Amino acid sequence: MTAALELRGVTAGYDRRDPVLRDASLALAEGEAVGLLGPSGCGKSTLAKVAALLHRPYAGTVLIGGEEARGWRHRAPRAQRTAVGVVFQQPRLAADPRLSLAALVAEPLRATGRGAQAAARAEELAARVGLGPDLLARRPHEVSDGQLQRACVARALALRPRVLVCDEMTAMLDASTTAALVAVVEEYRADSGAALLAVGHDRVLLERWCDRTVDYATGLRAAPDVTPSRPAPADTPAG
Ligand SMILES: Nc1ncnc2c1ncn2[C@@H]1O[C@H](COP(=O)(O)OP(=O)(O)OP(=O)(O)O)[C@@H](O)[C@H]1O
Repeated sequence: MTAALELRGVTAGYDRRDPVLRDASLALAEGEAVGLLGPSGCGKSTLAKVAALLHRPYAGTVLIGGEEARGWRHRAPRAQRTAVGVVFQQPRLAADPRLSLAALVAEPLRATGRGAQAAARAEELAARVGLGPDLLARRPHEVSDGQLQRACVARALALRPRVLVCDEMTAMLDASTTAALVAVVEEYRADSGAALLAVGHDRVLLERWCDRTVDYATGLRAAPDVTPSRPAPADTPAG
């Protein structure tokens, strides 16, 4: 069966001589929720960025819906880039402080030529995550972390991704906002059949939320039937 998202033999990091991820493999079936657990600093966010096509690995392959990634960041083909939605731990780093929350949620729609539907769809998404019109009119510095993270989740769902990567999505949030955002993600997955990669160190949360959990230190090995990775061309810079 084709995996919704697959990393095959990925080596990645910030120094080619001392990579963070070494020959890491992980596959998510269509609709599957996988929790990736590991201690702080081990490389979970690096793996999440590679999976979301935001960080180019030194070696190995990322496949989205069975198709090999053909670029990274803005050079990724739009269909691949938009197939993966991502939510980061710190909404203030991920949100443009000049935009209203409404514009923030609508940003991916405008950026992909769906501007005509943007306002109505942003409102619908905002309602889904529990943000009313008064909050949508505010800018990031005028809302709480939890309210801003709700907007970031709505933004990640705007293009109906087939895979959602949540990198410590709830690490800064209280229990009730955590429960509300997990419920939003689960409702979206139930509607859409999307797969989820939830990254974090809260084992209790991820075991309750996900179909299975993978330990970063021991669980990123290739399945026996997975084709060995091919190294990326040596002369292409990482980043
Ligand atoms: N942009 C960067 N440049 C250089 N080194 C980095 C960069 N980002 C992360 N690192 C380093 O890579 C290693 C893995 O970091 P990463 O953020 O992937 O870990 P993590 O498991 O997500 O940690 P946490 O749970 O604390 O968020 C760390 O040693 C970190 O200092």
